[in-house]
Amino acid sequence: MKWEEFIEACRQKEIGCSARQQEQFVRYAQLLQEWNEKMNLTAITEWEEVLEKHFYDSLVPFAGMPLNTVHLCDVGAGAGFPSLPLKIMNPQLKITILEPLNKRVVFLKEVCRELQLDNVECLNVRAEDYAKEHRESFDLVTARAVANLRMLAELCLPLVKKNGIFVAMKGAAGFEEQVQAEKATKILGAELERAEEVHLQDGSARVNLTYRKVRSTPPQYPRAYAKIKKNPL
Ligand SMILES: C[S@@+](CC[C@H](N)C(=O)[O-])C[C@H]1O[C@@H](n2cnc3c(N)ncnc32)[C@H](O)[C@@H]1O
Repeated sequence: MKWEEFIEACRQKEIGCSARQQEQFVRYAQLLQEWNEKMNLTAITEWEEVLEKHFYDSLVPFAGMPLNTVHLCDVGAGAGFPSLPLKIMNPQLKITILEPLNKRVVFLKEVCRELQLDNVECLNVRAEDYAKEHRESFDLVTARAVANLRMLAELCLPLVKKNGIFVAMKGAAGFEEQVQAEKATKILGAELERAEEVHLQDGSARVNLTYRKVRSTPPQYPRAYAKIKKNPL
């Protein structure tokens, strides 16, 4: 996706991009390329691919969602997706990132410093451990490409406030995963609100699943990671 196509695709989704935001995206892509030479952050570093598969892909599921007064938790953000593009576009957004790989946390802090993104907390912790002290604390929890939905639901839904939202950003198998995770999401207190398929320019599909937390998550969840993995809900 070329730069003009990115701006136009965002405009079609009613996402405006100011000169300052454009500068921030350019610097973010440069940092991604520079740091990726020293550490494994992402397989996608070519500019036009970064624009489409990281930046645009991060923004699309949240188009039209009012985010400025929201506290978002991004589980397994890796190099910052989807939360940092969302922060660039919504400067008032408050973010907590949970990422178990410390070298990625160091990178995320550097991006926030360079781009002057405030109110972003980058924590070197696993979601299931963090949830012990911070249950039902977030208006919105996001996760892109982190785990199969049956496991992911148990990692993410305990963190969502009652009436809050969980957005699982999945690949082409998203609808299948959604069906397989129906029991899990119900037990954990969520109802599917929206399932949307998006096609990128190379034809690859993305499936974004939006859940609403309608009941509190029972206190026994999340279990330890080994149990979640061995016996997913
Ligand atoms: C494939 S990467 C995806 C990164 C980013 N979300 C993206 O879409 O580019 C998966 C990330 O999830 C993190 N992760 C795995 N298990 C996790 C857990 N239990 N809690 C939080 N993060 C986790 C990994 O460290 C890794 O950075």
